[in-house]
Amino acid sequence: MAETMDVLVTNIGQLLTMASSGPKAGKEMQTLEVIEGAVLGIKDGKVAFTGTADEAAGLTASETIDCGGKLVTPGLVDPHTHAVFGGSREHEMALKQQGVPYLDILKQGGGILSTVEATRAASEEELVRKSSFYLDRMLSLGTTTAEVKSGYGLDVNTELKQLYVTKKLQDKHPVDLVSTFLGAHAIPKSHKDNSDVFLEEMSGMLQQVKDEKLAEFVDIFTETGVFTVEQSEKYLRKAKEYGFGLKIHADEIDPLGGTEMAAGLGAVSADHLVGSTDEGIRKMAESRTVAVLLPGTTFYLGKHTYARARKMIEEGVIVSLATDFNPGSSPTENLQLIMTIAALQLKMSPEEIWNAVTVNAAHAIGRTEQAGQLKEGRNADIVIWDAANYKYIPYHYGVNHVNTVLKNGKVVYQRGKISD
Ligand SMILES: O=C(O)CC1=NCN=C1
Ligand SMILES: [Zn+2]
Repeated sequence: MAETMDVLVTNIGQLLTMASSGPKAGKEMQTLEVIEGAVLGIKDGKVAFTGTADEAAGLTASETIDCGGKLVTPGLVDPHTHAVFGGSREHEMALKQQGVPYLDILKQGGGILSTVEATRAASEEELVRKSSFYLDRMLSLGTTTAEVKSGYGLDVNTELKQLYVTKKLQDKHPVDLVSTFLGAHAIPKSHKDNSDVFLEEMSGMLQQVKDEKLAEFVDIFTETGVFTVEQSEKYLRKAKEYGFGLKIHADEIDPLGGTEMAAGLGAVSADHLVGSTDEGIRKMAESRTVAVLLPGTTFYLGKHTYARARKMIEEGVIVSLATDFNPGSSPTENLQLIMTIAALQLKMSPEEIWNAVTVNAAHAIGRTEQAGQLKEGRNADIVIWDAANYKYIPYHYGVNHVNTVLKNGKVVYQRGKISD
């Protein structure tokens, strides 16, 4: 008996369902499900069928999208962005070219602190407009779910302003957003010699952030000249008591041991991890803390030492990838570019990369059951690529391979047609 769908996506050269019972750890990351010559059925915005053309024989639909043999995958998931911010930092490019270290720029009152000034000065409406533009671009690049951090306020009112901006964007933008409170992103000039007092102020916000459901995660920048491992542990323990998921910017520049501490606290993710030790990696595998790697930041800061992804995968860690989109250390919304850098610099295989930007990325932001896989009953968040196979995306870099993006089964982006 013919079953009627709303949409049938047909003539799919390769369908990557990324179907999995949960996040992929270690060598499991080498596996992914590929259906050649596939059909995908959509009903009421959800995935209702995936299979071969033969298996789809009895299906009918009011709308058909013929993919012409292209690759189809789940929408990409970006588990680490700072996409709400005022101003920009192109003026820092010259300093970077002169080899001025990131932490020196911060110490001189630039870096994050210059974005803080611009964010404090921007209205909520300006920030909504600006971030909506960045989310449009993420969508056009294939990202359908993204995490967004605060952290450019560094005072109660502006941190709340950023969180309210994210809440508004959650309501109005097609990209599904997951909010993280990163009030502990840097030490504001007003508390230059009093970081403990500042952290107390940010801890004092946790009740309101919880009550108003302004964030699901709490994050902290554990770094030389920012917050120590001890300060970070105390702050994250407090956040855990409030029921927040824990994240940490750990061992990005100096290997302070934030990785071990985060794993010890059962953090959902530890991010950056360029300086993670063998012990820290072992502990992350044990605690199933997701390693969110940000190779675009290493590239952009002109560093030559990347996070040890191969060691992490060997040790059985759940590894994911993210853009770290922010105005200073990684100004890009392009997760496809991060896939290329992961292949070349982290030596990750195409299969590991695809798990890292879908299933594992979803797990890093508490969306294991909602995003990163095309399984019956899940939101039909789909990308049709101008490519015949999944290996082509990390291989051919610096361009946008997206042809069409569907969000909840509706076309929300289509590559611009060049007129004759
Ligand atoms: O520089 C920025 O604005 C973002 C950042 N936070 C920690 N590392 C980079
Ligand atoms: Zn970051």
